[in-house]
Amino acid sequence: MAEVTHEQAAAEVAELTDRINGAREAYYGANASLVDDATYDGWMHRLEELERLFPEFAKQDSPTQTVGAAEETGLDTIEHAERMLSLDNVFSLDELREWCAKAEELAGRKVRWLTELKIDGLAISLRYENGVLTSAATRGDGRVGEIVTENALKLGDIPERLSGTGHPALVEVRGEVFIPVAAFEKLNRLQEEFRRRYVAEKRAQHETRWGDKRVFDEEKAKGTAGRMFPAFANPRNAASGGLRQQLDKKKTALEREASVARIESLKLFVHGIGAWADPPVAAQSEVYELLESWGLPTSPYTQVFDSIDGVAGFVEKYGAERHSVLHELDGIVVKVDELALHDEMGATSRAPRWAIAFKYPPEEVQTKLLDIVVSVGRTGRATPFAVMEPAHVAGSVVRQATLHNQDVVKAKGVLIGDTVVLRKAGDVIPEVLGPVVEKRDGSEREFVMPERCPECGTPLAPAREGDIDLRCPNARSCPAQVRGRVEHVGSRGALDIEGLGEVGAAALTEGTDGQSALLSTEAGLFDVTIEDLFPIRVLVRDVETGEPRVRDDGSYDYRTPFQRRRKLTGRDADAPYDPGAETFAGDELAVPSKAAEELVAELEKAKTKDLWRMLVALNIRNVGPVAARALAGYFGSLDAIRAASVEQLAEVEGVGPIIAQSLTDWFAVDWHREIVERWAAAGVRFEIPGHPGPGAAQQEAGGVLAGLTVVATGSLEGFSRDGANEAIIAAGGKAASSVSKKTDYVAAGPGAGSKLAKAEELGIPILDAAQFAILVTEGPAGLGL
Ligand SMILES: NC(=O)c1ccc[n+]([C@@H]2O[C@H](COP(=O)([O-])OP(=O)(O)OC[C@H]3O[C@@H](n4cnc5c(N)ncnc54)[C@H](O)[C@@H]3O)[C@@H](O)[C@H]2O)c1
Ligand SMILES: [Zn+2]
Repeated sequence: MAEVTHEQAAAEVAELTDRINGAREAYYGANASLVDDATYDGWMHRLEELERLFPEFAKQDSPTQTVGAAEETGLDTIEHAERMLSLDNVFSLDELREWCAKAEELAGRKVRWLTELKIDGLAISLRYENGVLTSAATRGDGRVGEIVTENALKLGDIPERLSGTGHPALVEVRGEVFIPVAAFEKLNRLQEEFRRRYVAEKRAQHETRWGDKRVFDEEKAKGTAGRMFPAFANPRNAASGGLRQQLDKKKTALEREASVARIESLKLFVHGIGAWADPPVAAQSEVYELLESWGLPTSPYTQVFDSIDGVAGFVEKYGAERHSVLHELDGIVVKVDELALHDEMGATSRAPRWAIAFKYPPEEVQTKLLDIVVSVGRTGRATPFAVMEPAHVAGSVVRQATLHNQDVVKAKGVLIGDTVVLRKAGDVIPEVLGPVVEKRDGSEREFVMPERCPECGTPLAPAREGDIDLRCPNARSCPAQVRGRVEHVGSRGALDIEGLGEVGAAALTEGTDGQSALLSTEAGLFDVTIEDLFPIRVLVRDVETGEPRVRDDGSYDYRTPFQRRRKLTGRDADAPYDPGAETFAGDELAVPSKAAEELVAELEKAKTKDLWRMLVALNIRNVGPVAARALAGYFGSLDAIRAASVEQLAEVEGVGPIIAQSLTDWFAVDWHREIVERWAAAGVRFEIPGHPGPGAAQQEAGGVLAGLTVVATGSLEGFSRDGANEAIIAAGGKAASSVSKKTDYVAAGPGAGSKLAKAEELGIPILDAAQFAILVTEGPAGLGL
């Protein structure tokens, strides 16, 4: 730590103490998080550090010496028979190993470890006297908690009377009340339903009272509904509020229903005991067995280890699998299993010395919502997204998150300038959960959906009446849509063109000042030459803001992605790019970059890719790879598809009326047909060579595999994955994706897995690639079957 003077430390301790106490009050009192947990933990950590360096500041009432906060919600309180403690934290595996080693040193021998998942809920103490529940209480400040017995009993997980035998005169069973992840999602859907019902109720009341004489103020009713039945931002605070809510009679029937639903979503896992003088067991893990036998729910994730390595393995395992756990994970709790050591090691005023909490890097952080910007995608959909101060979350830096549409912005209740809670879980797309309302200062402003497309200025409109999403109708030449479509052509599910990703597509379609875009639509894509690419300039943008970078002289900064500089040596035998220029040895010359050569070569290669890929690349609404494969396999050429009626298209298995209509609508547009014509003129192949023509494959007795079902699995030499299925269909057979009793043949190559095993189990004939090739050309007879 940097040198800190006594004076500076005094000020920092006072400041941290203030902040922590403020956050605690909100967290434990109002079930609200003023800062994210990682920040809070950071403050605590720093305070501990300062108090270690300057012991004179370590006051008895410091947050480092106390637990939770006294809760003042008007609920009755009870004094715990034994104090409820917190846990000390470590934030890395090294720190955890160090802590374990120290504990073994303290114990004077190897220790048996109990590892548990740290449940992100709220602590509860269940007081049983001779097996009967006398109270359920929150932790409070560790000495005195709030009584929540009535609500606790509604959980269903908390027995009023323990089963089994051997109940002590007094025991406080400690556990965690939480909302399972799945129940949390359901709860938020329910809240939405309650909001809807509230508005409907108000409307009905209004109509009874006023008829048509007054207009019903729907926006106002929606606002009230939002306050009464808000979307919950996180399961911990929803659980805490749920257990502590007061079901008084003043509430409306709807509010009571919502309260009960919230309580019913709560669950309990027990993880400790208090005030039990002489438990008849020797280990914490045995305590759990005993509690379980009394009908109390314990966590299924607990494990015992003989070594610190085992503990570290557990921590790593759940680091990778934290999203498969049924509840939110607040880290790992590592406990010494032997109870004798608990007494020996004791506790500080705040936490036991025989247990520690390991914290994973945070998945939820708070950050500033700088702006809400609207982007237009390839289909013209205008999507508002959040631009945030860069935040480190779940191991990556997040700056943006989609907000889907203007109604979602409203439902989330976020204002520009708000502090927001941002979540990114594992590989999941980052999401803005909601605002931290407590942190508003009045400078925040509401987001207004623009009326015009931010890229081309065309007025936005819903595609169909009643649609929430707004679109830019200028499909042909809106730069955002062209860019999106060109990127889509290059994407993996379409023509899979290396170099035609987001950056490549932007380079081809973005005009910079003084230079118009190379492509104004995708029609010219396959005409692109190295000479076209060579002069392209791309604006250099700031990574943080996305704004174009300006040079010192005030001009924009450009990149030329399709050029590189080459120094000429001697008499350059290779003709340099610009043959007209006089060049000398030692001159630097701009020549086409590798990227330019590669892109042109890739485009050339793409021209003869599978027909279904061409179909996907055309950006026809609703036509994705699955429908495209079905269409390609059935019709064999784009001309045949274009000539087919809606009815004929819809008859194809896997197509249906909606896709059929999309296709017909698409071909009805002039500039769409122009794309096909120009691509074809550039050499794009829109057919499957040798295909027998529309429907041939599906005609009865039309092929050597008529009436037969074949499954192709693994890599079959001479066939691509789709190629194998197309060959089956072309031969009049049915290409199935799973093996069943109805399967006639299974063609299996290297990499075949469970399908092969299933075929063996069912005794279905298994063919290799060579036999499969015979099967699809000559039928079973060719194999002597
Ligand atoms: N964001 C905020 O403003 C804010 C404010 C206060 C606290 N917090 C967060 O709340 C926590 C505060 O710590 P704390 O003092 O409540 O203690 P803690 O959560 O760090 O540890 C103690 C608690 O862990 C719980 N727990 C869960 N699973 C357990 C298990 N398997 N075994 C034993 N105990 C288990 C127990 O209820 C116990 O009371 C931290 O995660 C902190 O980030 C956040
Ligand atoms: Zn537009």
